[in-house]
Amino acid sequence: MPYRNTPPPAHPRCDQTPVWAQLQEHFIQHGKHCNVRQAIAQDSGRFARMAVQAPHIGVDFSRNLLDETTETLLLQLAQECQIPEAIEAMFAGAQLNTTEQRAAWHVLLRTPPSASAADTGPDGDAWQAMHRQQQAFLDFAEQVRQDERITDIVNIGIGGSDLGPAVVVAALEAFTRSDKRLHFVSNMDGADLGSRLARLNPDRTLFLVASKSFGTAETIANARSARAWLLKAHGVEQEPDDIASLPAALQQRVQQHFVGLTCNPDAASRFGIQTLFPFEDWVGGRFSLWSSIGLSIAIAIGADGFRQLLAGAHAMDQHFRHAPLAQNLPVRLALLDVWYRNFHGFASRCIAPYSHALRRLPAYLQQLEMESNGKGCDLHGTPLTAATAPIVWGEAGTNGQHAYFQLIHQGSETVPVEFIVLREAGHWLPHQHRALLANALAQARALTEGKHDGPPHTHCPGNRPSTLMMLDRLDPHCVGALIALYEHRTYVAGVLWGINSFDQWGVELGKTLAKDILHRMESGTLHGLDATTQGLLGWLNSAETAHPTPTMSPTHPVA
Ligand SMILES: O=P(O)(O)OC[C@H]1O[C@](O)(CO)[C@@H](O)[C@@H]1O
Repeated sequence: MPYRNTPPPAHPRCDQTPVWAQLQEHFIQHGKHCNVRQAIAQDSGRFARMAVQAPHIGVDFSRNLLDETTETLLLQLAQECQIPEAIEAMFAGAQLNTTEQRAAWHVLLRTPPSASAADTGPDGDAWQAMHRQQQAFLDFAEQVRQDERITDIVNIGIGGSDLGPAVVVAALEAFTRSDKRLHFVSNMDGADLGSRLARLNPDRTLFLVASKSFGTAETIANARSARAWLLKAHGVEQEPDDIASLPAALQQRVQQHFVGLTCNPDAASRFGIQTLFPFEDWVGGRFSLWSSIGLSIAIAIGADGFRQLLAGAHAMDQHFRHAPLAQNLPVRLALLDVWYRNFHGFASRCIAPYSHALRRLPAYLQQLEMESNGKGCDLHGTPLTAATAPIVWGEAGTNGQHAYFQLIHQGSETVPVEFIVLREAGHWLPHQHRALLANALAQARALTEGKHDGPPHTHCPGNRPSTLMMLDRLDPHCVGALIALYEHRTYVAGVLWGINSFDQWGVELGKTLAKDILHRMESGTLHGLDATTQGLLGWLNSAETAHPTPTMSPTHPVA
């Protein structure tokens, strides 16, 4: 375990490797003329040769703009960028997040208690401490599941503290064996929290305040509003600045109805929370659903279900760590990302899960991939010349077919599509599943083949790339494997681009300016503000005077 708590060895960036020029040459001569339609028609072995199998997931690469030389050169690129060493560095707990001097060690959260020393390394302490933390929140999840007084659980969090749990809870809806209603509130817009509170009973609601930092503006604003709503139901009209000055019985109310999932237990205690499930700072926000941030998942599917989710992710971790590069699914997907982004110049990728339960996956992946890899300089702070993460977007199929697929078939942009389908339906209307699968397969085929007869407005050019992922079913194992697959792909793409995938400095500027503008709105100080923002504030003031906004403050009678 040479890297524990030390920066990993510097890896060459993709565009600084010797093979990069070969890839460029090959792209100009052959790659950009790749005709998948012909390749599939002429080579009946293409599908079998280009399919990659990982735990619970098979992926068909055959509809992509790839030929054998491209694949060989891309694999050489992975070697020259030292991907095998980068994978080991992650498992060894190296400080992959170089700007914040932290590991990105989420794989440790998935390492089972029965793991061998080779999996956990000599740092048995970190591993054992993590298991104690895990056991504590899983025990609590079981208590909540059995607590008949609680009917509703509200997860208050944003970014990774919302999207991770939300995507998994939705994905495992059919698997959920709990009568609790789960709600996810993230937005600063009070309409998000307000509309839920209007339907909830404070005495029967448990709030999970999920925030690694316990300082994120949206989460703290929503948590405070929820706390005020709870206290108002008990006669407190105006909360004191210090919650510790409330009578003990009221403090106890807050303690009974709020739980903290955080790396900053002190801030959560000051908020009035007593039930705390901490986790370590080497868990990145968008990789945190495996930690106590996933408490809502554990409440939905139970502690055993959560362990199965971890086991599914661990199976993918093992694949990532041990499969040779050519068979390594996260590596192959990341190489394809580089090929499309840096050679073909495709600016976006469409995520098309043909599964209603995976409808939150595109939103989850937007954070995972774009917050991780939407970067402009490399690990040494040098501005990049090669492009990084594409725009990731999408919608559950078949809904997307009746919206933007028109553009994908005939529009001027080429958008690689990632189809995700389930072998098993997992619901009680299986005959619709066949039709759903037929649609996904048909879209993939239509993109490849196109249509070349009839009037010109009906022509589709074809040769439009797509990848199809087939997941066995939506159970915790498979969902764990799917999410871990995307996490690792994102990391490998980041290593290839030479960037830190684990920080997000780009979001800080907006946070700082929002604080400043809010302060100006409250104080009326406009000095030093740009003219456009001043003009917009003027509009807001005049509109507010003309049409005062009604305030909404739902209360619920205490049962
Ligand atoms: O869990 P926290 O600390 O509230 O952060 C929420 C989210 O905000 C971000 O830091 C971005 O602003 C994400 O990376 C993170 O998932």
